[in-house]
Amino acid sequence: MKNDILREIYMVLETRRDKPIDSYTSNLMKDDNKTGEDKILEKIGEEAAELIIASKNDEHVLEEAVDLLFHTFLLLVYKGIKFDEILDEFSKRRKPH
Ligand SMILES: N=c1c2ncn([C@@H]3O[C@H](COP(=O)(O)OP(=O)(O)OP(=O)(O)O)[C@@H](O)[C@H]3O)c2ncn1[C@@H]1O[C@H](COP(=O)(O)O)[C@@H](O)[C@H]1O
Repeated sequence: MKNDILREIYMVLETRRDKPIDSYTSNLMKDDNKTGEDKILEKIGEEAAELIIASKNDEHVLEEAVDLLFHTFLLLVYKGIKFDEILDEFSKRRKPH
């Protein structure tokens, strides 16, 4: 199902964390000369800036927003937060009008 893609990607990222391979996300999460956290946070800053520019230019907004969401997911995976915790947090905030 299309709406399972986020859970699927999240599970892939958890595997990249727990069984690292030579890939973009494993390498980003790896603590080497910088902690994985710092490397991910740098990317989140970069992607946030790219989204701001994209929005002001009215181009590539979707792509840059997904880059930011993706790297935010990567931070949550690095921190050990489970996908269902994200869904539960959004559910808590639902205010049916
Ligand atoms: N959804 C994504 C995804 N979105 C963006 N990215 C990467 O995030 C980076 C985005 O940063 P930028 O846009 O800044 O592009 P850049 O290549 O860093 O270049 P610069 O702009 O920094 O110069 C790129 O390298 C993209 O490849 C992603 N990398 C991986 N995924 C998913 O995560 C899975 C695991 O990825 P790997 O561990 O790399 O196999 C993949 O199968 C995908 O499903």
